[in-house]
Amino acid sequence: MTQTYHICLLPGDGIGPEIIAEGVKVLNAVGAKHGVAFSYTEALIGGCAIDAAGTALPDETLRVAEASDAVLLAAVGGPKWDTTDPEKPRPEQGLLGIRKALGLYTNLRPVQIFGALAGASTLKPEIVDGVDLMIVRELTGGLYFGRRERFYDEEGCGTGGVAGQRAYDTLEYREYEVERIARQAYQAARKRRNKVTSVDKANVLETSRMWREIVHRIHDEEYPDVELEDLLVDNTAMQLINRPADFDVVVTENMFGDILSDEAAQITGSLGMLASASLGDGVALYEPSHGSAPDIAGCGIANPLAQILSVEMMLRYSFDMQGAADDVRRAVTAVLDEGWRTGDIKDSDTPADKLVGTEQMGDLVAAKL
Ligand SMILES: NC(=O)C1=CN([C@@H]2O[C@H](COP(=O)(O)OP(=O)(O)OC[C@H]3O[C@@H](n4cnc5c(N)ncnc54)[C@H](O)[C@@H]3O)[C@@H](O)[C@H]2O)C=CC1
Ligand SMILES: CC(C)CC(=O)C(=O)O
Ligand SMILES: [Mg+2]
Repeated sequence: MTQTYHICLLPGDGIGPEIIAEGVKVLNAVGAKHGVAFSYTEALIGGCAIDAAGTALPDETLRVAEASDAVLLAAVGGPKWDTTDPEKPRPEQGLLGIRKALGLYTNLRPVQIFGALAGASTLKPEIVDGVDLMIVRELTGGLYFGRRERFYDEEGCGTGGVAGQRAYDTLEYREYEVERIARQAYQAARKRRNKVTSVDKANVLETSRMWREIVHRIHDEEYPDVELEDLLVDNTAMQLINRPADFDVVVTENMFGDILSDEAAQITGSLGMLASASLGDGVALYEPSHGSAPDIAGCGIANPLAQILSVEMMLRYSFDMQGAADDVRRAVTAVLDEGWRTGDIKDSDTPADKLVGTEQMGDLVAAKL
């Protein structure tokens, strides 16, 4: 009997529906080749869910996700739902909510250069040559989930009486949260080049000092064979541009990882190339690292490769289909080697007849499977 996996599809907003269609196309093509079927249930998340149900993460969406074998998400958000009013729902709450509800504390963001794209990077080819790093981002703690408040301070406490608005977000981590993400990083490193760079701001933040202590303890007790270095986050931002090929595994807290991964994506040529896997102890979720790109939504020009490479990660991490995952990667590599480009990864040498849209890029990859 054919093995069937049930996928929860969350297209979301902006370019989301356009790129997820190409992810599904590739999943179906690779499944057919490997004798596996995929069935899909689509659900709402983000701005479209706010419009339809008044909340960015309807209960039904969570129910479908929890009942699936894996979740494929595209992106959420857009100007339609942008608001600074804390009382109004925001699309991003849907994404944060599903990560938390599914316990997806590890976000893997592989940053690899496809040889054919060396010229598409904004860095010099000799700097990007050989870049192959993995950002291991803590995904369910820190600032994005801490207590926050905004209020009017009549008394102007602590200011000598200057009344006005006050707001705070809190950055908090617990020991077990740092322990488990550190283990994920060391385990990833052992399968790669055996080196971990732990990124923090321990010269300023208490959470970072605790982070550093725990990362070192787990290293000394459980993974002494892995090379470990600490790097402050501001220096890391600079070194990623200066010597990106030196990094192997980079482990860091939620917001630092969010910011550094967008920066690292640009090394590969475009944010449209950066896939990710969000993993916990149950159902996993696969999502491009980029957002809903409202500036190009509906134009049919978005790069679907981050979504397609997220499908590759799904095959690897959720279904242990290494051969199928390798096939997807080979197909993407072959299409790029033939010179096909979406607008975000073209360079001055790209001929006009090699410039393709979202759907055509998906067709080209699927045709190689
Ligand atoms: N995982 C998610 O769902 C995320 C959602 N967002 C949301 O997305 C919305 C837009 O945020 P931005 O800051 O503009 O970030 P963004 O990642 O959507 O776009 C940044 C830039 O990269 C380009 N870009 C992104 N993905 C691309 C692709 N696949 N192909 C070609 N170009 C691509 C966009 O056109 C834009 O110029 C906001 O509402 C934001 O909150 C942002 C980041 C992550
Ligand atoms: C929209 C945010 C909640 C998330 C984000 O930017 C990301 O995960 O990269
Ligand atoms: Mg981000």
